[in-house]
Amino acid sequence: MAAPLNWGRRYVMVRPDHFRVDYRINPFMDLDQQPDPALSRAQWDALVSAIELAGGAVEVVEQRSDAPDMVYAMNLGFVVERPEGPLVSSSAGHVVMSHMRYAERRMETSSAATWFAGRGFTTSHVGRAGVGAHLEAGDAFAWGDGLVVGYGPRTDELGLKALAAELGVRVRGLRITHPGMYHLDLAFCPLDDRRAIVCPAAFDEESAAALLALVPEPLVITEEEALTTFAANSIVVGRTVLMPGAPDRIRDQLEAWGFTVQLVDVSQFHLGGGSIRCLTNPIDVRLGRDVPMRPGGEVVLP
Ligand SMILES: NC(=[NH2+])NCCC[C@H](N)C(=O)O
Repeated sequence: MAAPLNWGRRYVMVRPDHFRVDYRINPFMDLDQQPDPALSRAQWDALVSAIELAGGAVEVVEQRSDAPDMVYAMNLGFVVERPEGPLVSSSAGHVVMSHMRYAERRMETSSAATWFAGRGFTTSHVGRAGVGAHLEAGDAFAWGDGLVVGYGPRTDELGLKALAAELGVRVRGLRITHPGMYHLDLAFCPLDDRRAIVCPAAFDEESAAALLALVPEPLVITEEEALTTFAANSIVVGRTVLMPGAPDRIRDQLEAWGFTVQLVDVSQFHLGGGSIRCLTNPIDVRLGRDVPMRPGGEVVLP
């Protein structure tokens, strides 16, 4: 029997007050295709409502005017609630702040760190003052006996080690090779403790096989499904899967597993190369119950 995920009800999101496409750091971004501010805001509001309707809650962070990609809140940092590892524990939890690959996004994390600290989270940084390993939280998920973390386009292999050490957990690294699926959350979406959406085309052969071996019942999607519908960039709130798009085949499988599929149009945000998961950062991820914690952690590569 599959058990529901023990996280995914509380999210941080960044209201799109300054959402633009100012530069091109992924294949979706095109400076000639600018989002419409009113429509972006309406789609974002509808996503917040859909999360709340499904039983979730959203906390809102202000967007910096100089950080047009800050709306993709998933990348601000990897948040764990009540860590029990080598970290100083705090009531709210701990955030390993991202160290973004591209300078265009690096200012986002300092504002986000201030916000998290103000809410009672402890924060730490992988890499120091603009040097050191890159880590982007859109590459990291709690899964199984630790984390699965994509590396390659954004997160460095060295970043896996830093994250494992910060949290004292096992990190299973997956090498992403597809330029269009530059974060793990574009190719992988945990649904419950046995099932996940997986797009093997994002990875090299060993990593694709390793990920499929970690998921007892994968919902395998094609490269085309991942890139055109952003189907893997979905979130699960209770038994509701909030999806930007769902080909019939994917919807049928999710419904057969007992999920309710709720489509939410966030197409304005596809112009920046992100969708529902990218816009939402779960702050209720719990490690330490089923996950063995150890000082220094451990990295496992395929
Ligand atoms: N979690 C995600 N996949 N976020 C998408 C981020 C999009 C953003 N324009 C970037 O390239 O960084």
